[in-house]
Amino acid sequence: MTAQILDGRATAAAIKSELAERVKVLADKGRVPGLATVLVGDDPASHSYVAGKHRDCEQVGISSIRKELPADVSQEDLEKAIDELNEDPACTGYIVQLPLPDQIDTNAILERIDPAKDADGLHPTNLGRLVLNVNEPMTSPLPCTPAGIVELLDRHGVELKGKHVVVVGRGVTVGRPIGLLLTRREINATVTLAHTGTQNLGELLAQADVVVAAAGRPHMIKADQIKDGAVLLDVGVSRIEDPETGKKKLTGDIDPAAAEKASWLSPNPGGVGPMTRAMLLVNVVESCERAEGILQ
Ligand SMILES: Nc1nc2c(c(=O)[nH]1)N[C@@H](CN(C=O)c1ccc(C(=O)N[C@@H](CCC(=O)O)C(=O)O)cc1)CN2
Repeated sequence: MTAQILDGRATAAAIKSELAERVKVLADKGRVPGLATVLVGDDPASHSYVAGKHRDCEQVGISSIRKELPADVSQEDLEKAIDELNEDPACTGYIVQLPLPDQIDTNAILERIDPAKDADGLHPTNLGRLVLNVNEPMTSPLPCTPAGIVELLDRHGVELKGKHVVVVGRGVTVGRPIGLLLTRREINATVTLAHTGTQNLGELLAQADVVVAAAGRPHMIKADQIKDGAVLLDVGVSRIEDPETGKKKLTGDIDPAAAEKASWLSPNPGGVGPMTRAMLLVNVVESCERAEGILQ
């Protein structure tokens, strides 16, 4: 068996063209969605992700605002930037690019974002709504990577109902929130959250119908650890040296040889990353649609 590809680039492109139509409807009503990004420091990966977010906005007709702050910014100055965006009517949603430098209290920053403008779905109020609303339709933004994973599987016809999903990694953007999403009644998966302290990862992986690998450890999940026909979502990103060219390249947490045993695989790059960006745009558009009464 060779895995079929969960094509994040093509799926994200389809979502963006659907969103461009929805943005036109909003524009006809005089409402232009505006995404702001707050970027702290010089990390090249963070700069590249944020640049991608602004390109995406341009493609679908969302206006965008950039705030860049130095790596040694104080908590107070970063909070001032947050307060300005909370007050700015041109900014209908925004994100603070993570990770933030060590001197910053990240949780305090996430809590300071106006929950109505929280385009990442990471404000405690919005995460709390995900905890509380097991049955009801969600009317608040969802964390982008978990939402992107669900959308990617759904658009490829991969069913999650009744499946055992093993998530590896407990970070705030993926591992912790994804269980809340996958165990909603409309999805109805069973989720095990594994992490660096998990003693029996091998046993868990051997039982998994679906593996979400979000640990950021290159090729940690091997073919001999997974079930025949498992669905593999490769989320973690690392930069490793390509043995053929000697140059650095992006790779994921799943050993490429596992593709021979899996039924579906999201490549990395080209899988969950582009979906994360697409779902950010969905959050921005939906929050404007709610403000216009187009969406519940
Ligand atoms: N505030 C946030 N910070 C971070 C998030 C997040 O969702 N919100 N997630 C990650 C980074 N991230 C978005 O911010 C992100 C990572 C990767 C990609 C992506 O499209 N990757 C491409 C490859 C990109 C390349 O070639 O360099 C792929 O997978 O194909 C998008 C977004 C941490 N921080």
